[in-house]
Amino acid sequence: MSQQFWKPGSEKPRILEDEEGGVVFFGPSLSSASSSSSRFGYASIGSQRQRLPVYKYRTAILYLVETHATTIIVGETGSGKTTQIPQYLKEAGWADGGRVIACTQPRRLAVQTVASRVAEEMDVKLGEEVGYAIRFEDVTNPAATMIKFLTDGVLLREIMNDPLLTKYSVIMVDEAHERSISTDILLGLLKKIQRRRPELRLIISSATIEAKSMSDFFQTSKKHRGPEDHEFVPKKVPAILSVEGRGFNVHIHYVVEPVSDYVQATVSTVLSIHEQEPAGDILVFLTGQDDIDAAIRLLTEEAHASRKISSGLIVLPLYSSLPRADQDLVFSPTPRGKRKVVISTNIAETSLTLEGVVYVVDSGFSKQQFYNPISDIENLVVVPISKASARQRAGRAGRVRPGKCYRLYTEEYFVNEMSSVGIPEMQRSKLVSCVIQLKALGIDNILGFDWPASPPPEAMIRALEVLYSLGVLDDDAKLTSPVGFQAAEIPLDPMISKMILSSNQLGCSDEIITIAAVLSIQSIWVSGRGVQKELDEAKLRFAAAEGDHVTFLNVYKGFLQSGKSSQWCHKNYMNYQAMKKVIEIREQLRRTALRLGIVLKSCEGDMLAVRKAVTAGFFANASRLEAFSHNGMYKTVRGSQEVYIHPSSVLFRVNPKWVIYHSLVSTDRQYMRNVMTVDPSWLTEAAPHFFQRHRRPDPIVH
Ligand SMILES: Nc1ncnc2c1ncn2[C@@H]1O[C@H](COP(=O)(O)OP(=O)(O)OP(=O)(O)O)[C@@H](O)[C@H]1O
Repeated sequence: MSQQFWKPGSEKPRILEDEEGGVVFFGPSLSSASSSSSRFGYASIGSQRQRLPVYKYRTAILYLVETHATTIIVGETGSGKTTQIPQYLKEAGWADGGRVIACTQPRRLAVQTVASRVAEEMDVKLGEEVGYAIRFEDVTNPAATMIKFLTDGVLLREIMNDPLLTKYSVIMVDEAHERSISTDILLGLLKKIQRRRPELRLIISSATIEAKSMSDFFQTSKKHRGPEDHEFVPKKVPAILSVEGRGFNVHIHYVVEPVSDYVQATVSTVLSIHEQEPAGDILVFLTGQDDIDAAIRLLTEEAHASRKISSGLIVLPLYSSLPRADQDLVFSPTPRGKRKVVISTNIAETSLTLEGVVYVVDSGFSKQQFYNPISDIENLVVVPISKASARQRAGRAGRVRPGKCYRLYTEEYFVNEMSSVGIPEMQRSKLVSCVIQLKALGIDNILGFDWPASPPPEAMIRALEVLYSLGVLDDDAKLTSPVGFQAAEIPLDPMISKMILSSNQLGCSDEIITIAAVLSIQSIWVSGRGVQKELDEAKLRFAAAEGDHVTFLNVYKGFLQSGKSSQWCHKNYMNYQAMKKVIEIREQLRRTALRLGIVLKSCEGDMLAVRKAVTAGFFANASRLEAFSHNGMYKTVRGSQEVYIHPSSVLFRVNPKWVIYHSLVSTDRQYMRNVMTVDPSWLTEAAPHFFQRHRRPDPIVH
């Protein structure tokens, strides 16, 4: 590594929440751990478990859980919280008598990988004593599962059927620092449940959580119902335990000067590591699929240009919309003499162990959703990460042997400018899905709910308004029957759920679930960089005058007719991975629809039915072309915002008078993505109240 480019961090041991930064070693310098690293790979799983820092705290953890209703555990990344604590609890009898120990994670991938690891450590078959549940996938055996890993979203859904979560004896909310909306709702509900079930134990754990504020949250109680019929009352004041130490050192390196292009800097860093550093896989953190695709292209080109290095590299992407089989590749062993480079979004930031990873390259950025309730616009923007994220990212190295982390920002920036923690998702998101879930859980006074961080009231009001206009809530803000209850059952954005429910009446559910599946992924086309003309020509082959939604149906049909061929995708500038994912999601949606009594029915080419079903869900995203607009300017019906059709849409430059869109993205302007033409009379038909309060569309325009 060139010393002009890289600077090692100032040398001092890392301590918990070390605000001055300067991180070099995470935890005390454990020379014994480092020196034993070569033997680590050959040690039995039992002795590996005993070597983890959390092992020394086993008795303390069990004592605190026994005596306190809530225990907050802060321990370094890799100290063994996620994989070990559920096992300690099981060994201590918390899963006896048919009870279950739950451990939640914010991300699906983490749930699956941690569950497999724990099953391996316990030498049991995954899905039996140790199981997992993620959206659309339940790998548990109700008669046998003692330890269950699940996303916090899935646990929330379980509360709908079992409001007191009676089967669980202990619930561990892991990676609580991420503060996803689901984690926040879960924390508020668990606090409520605890009042009714004093025997329930909670563990809140993370490497980077603010333990004091979490403890304050669990300590302050609005009302307390006494647990008179229980002999032993656990302490209500949460216990805080700090697990010191970690297995292996991670050396942090910073850039000397800020970098101007983090994708290019990532590629150069990966190539330098590959040329100059000993064996070991590399994990790179970028922001999203577009960045990742660009980095992979650059890396492949540059590695090929320098032929001596290209042979040893295996470059793999990792993001949530990647099909399962391709995500699994990331976990497969690296062939001898090769080096794997995994280029990921923050999906790999927490809880994941990629065994071969020795080097981490951290771009310092991630993509986050930001919602403005005044304009009602939600944007996915690239933002600098927090120190908590930076530490989690560095923690992906050094899990099974010492590692290095290359941060593409300066040490000065890390210490003085990077914020300590991120903004909770609840405070920067659209809350439509959150509100419908709370309503389904019987929480009527949403503003008065005990939140770890209150959501902005404007965002709540906006959400209530949308749900009311979708016919999901009634005048008393209660779920309607059957639409409201059914929409709450579908684990998707309520606008999509409403579209699916309407398609049942309109006889086009088969087409609509295809559209819903395509809308769930970022893009089915390859990124246009460098191939824009060819991409536009390919799109024209499928383009429908009605817009993108009907175009998706043409694409899907073509893909099926090709026998789901990758060559066909390549020829048509379509992203093969994305198309495989569409098939996967579509199948999951088909099963969900069936559960709700929706049997798939095709409208056999009647696109009017399809468009009316889309309108039934997305009427609130209607826009009208401004009269005399020469540059394609539209105004949204809801907020009179200036918006334009995104260049990726087949309706770009066509500019029909009335359109509805799926989402907005903001670059130099606000662009509507996935756009469809509508007849304005369908809008008032779909939501008369909504258009009375907003802008009444013109009479029918053909
Ligand atoms: N799939 C795996 N393969 C090999 N080793 C693993 C695997 N999963 C976990 N380990 C080992 O167990 C250690 C502890 O992992 P665990 O996930 O329990 O830590 P943690 O404290 O929860 O970390 P984090 O906060 O980063 O999730 C890892 O550092 C690694 O040594």
